Amino acid sequence: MSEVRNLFPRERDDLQLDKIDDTKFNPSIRHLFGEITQMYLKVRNNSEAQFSETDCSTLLLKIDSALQYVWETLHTGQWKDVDPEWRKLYSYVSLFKALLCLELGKDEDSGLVNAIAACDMGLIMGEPILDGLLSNIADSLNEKLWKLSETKRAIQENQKEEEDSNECYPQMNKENFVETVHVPSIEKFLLDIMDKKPVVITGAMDFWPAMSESRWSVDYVRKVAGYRTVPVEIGSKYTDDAWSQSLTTVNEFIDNYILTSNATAGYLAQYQLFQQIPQLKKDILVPDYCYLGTCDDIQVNAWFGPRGTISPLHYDPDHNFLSQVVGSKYIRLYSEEVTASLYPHEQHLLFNTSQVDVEHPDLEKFPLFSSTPYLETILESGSMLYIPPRMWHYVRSLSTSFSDCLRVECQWYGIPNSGPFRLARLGQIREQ
Ligand SMILES: O=C(O)CCC(=O)C(=O)O
Ligand SMILES: [Fe+2]
Repeated sequence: MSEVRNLFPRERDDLQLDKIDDTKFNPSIRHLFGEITQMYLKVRNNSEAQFSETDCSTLLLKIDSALQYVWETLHTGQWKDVDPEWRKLYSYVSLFKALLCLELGKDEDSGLVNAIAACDMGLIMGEPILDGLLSNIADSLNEKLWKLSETKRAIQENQKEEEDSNECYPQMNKENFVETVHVPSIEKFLLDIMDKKPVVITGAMDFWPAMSESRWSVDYVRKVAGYRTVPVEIGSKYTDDAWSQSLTTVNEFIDNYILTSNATAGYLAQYQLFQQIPQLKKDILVPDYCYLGTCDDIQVNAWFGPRGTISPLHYDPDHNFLSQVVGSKYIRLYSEEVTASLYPHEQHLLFNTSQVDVEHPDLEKFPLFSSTPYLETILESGSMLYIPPRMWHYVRSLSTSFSDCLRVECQWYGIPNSGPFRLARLGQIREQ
C-alpha cells in the first residue's frame, strides 16, 4: 500500500496551496482548513508517536464538517455561479480525507473503498487539483481492489440474459429512416452534413480500442472503474416526478440495475466519466469531424444503462456525435422548425425539453404532434449518429447499452444540463 500512500503530497509546498485564493472563504472555514492541512501533513509524515488513532478520528470529524460546510455552499444558487475556489477547497479536503480513510482502515478493503469514495466526491464536486492527483489515487486503489477481489471472485457470467425483447422494438417506417453514410470524407461532411442534417455514420468507430473484441464488457467496466463512485439517475425519465439521482459505485450500479431486472430504471447518464476516469478515454478515438468547428472544446459524456432507459425529447446546443459502443438504441429526431408542435415545457429549467411522451403521446393535449414529420433510426453498436445543434432527439435503449456522446462547441446557452451532474437540470439545487 505504501506506493499509493507515496502519491499523497508530503510537504506543504507540494500541496501548492498558493493556487487557492482563500480570501474567498470566511474566517471560520479558513481556520478549519488551516488546521486540517496541518494535521494532514502530520499524518502523511507518519509521525505515529504524535498522532494516535483518536487524533485520526478527530481529524476525520473536522474533515467531515468542513466537507459538509463546503457542500452547502456548492449547493446554494446555480451550479454555474459557484466560485471555483470553493470547489478547489472541496477537492483538497477530499484528498486529505482519502489519506485518513487509508490510515483508519489499516489497509483493509473498507479503508480502500472509503478512500476511493473520498477521491471521487472530490472529482465530482471539486475542481482538478495537483495534476489530476485525485484521479490517479482513485485509479491505483481501484486496481488494487480489483486484484484483491480476483482471488475471491467466483466466475461471474458477464451479461444478464436479455429476455426476448421484440415487443420493445418500435414500429418504424422506412421513409423516415435517417440516412446512413459509411465514413464520409471530411469534405462531404463539411459541405453536405455538418449543421444541415443528421446522419448515421458507419465505419468511424472501427479502430476504437473500446470496440475491439467487445472490450467494453461489464467485466471490463468493473475492472477499470468498479469501486469508483458515480452519479446515476434513478427513474425512467428525468421529467417524471419520481425521478431522482444518487451516488453509487459502478459495481453497485451494475449489480442493481444492469445485471438485475429492476422495476425502476437506473441510468449513468450524460456524465463526464472520462474526466473522472481518464483510463477509459484511451478506448475512444475522437473522429476528425469533431475538429471542423471553430471551437476545439470537445466534451465526452458517457451513457451507460440497462434496456429501457429513456431520454425524453429535448435538444442541446452542440454538434453531437452519439457513438454506440455496446447495445442499441431507438432514436427519433425532429427539426428545430417544428418546435411549436413539440410543446416545450414552459418551466425555465426545462425549456429545451418537450412535454410529449414521444411513443405514447397524449394527442388531446398535444394535437399537432401526430402530424409532425420526423426521422428515426436504431443506432447499433459500432455506429455513430451525428445530431446537428438544436435538433430535437428522443432516445430509448433497446438493450444494455453504453454510448459515448462527443459534443463539440459546447457553449453555455443557459441550457441547464451542464451541471456537476443533471441535478442542476431540475432546479434541485437550492436557489438562494
Ligand atoms: O442516449 C441517450 O439516452 C441520450 C443521448 C443524448 O441526449 C445526447 O447525447 O445528447
Ligand atoms: Fe441530448
